Amino acid sequence: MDLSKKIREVQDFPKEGINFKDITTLLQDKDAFQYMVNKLAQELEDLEIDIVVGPESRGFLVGAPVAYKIGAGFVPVRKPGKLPHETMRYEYQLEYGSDVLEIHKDAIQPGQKVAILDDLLATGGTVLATAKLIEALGGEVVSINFLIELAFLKGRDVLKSYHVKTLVSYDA
Ligand SMILES: O=P(O)(O)OC[C@H]1O[C@H](OP(=O)(O)OP(=O)(O)O)[C@H](O)[C@@H]1O
Ligand SMILES: Nc1ncnc2[nH]cnc12
Repeated sequence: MDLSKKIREVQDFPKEGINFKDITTLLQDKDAFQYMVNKLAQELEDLEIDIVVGPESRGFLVGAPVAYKIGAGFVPVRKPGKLPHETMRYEYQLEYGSDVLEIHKDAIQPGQKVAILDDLLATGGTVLATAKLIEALGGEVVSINFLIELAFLKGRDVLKSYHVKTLVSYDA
């Protein structure tokens, strides 16, 4: 199946100049959703993943079903102030200003094998911050998998020390 045909492109959302990749059209299509989950799960076969981590919020939509499929646990990484128990936080720089992500301190045990799943790789900042949180807790990031890669933003360069795979890549 060509998953790129299931992803809607919305021009100038959320601001002018952005060509937004809308995955709701893929998720609402039962065959495409199942195909995407199976494909992402296949890429994690044989890696003995203990935990799938998904960053808020679209990472939940992709990560949780893949975790279920491969028999792993699921851990959310959230925007600040959303997780109720003790958290570890990581602040990272955006083009203007900074952003923060948090994880529960007891979500990952030292030595656990972790895969990060998200819908889309743009600059790579979100997933790099996610990887840093996992590593700070002693987890090993063995794979980072996305549905979509915006290759022209070169997020892969930021993630060059990790094993990164994507299903659909856009060159512009
Ligand atoms: O590679 P990056 O430049 O970090 O960008 C990619 C991230 O941006 C989007 O999430 P967003 O922060 O828009 O949140 P959402 O999933 O709640 O819409 C997307 O789901 C990725 O997580
Ligand atoms: N072009 C884009 N489409 C959807 N989500 C995004 N997150 C960052 N850039 C995006």
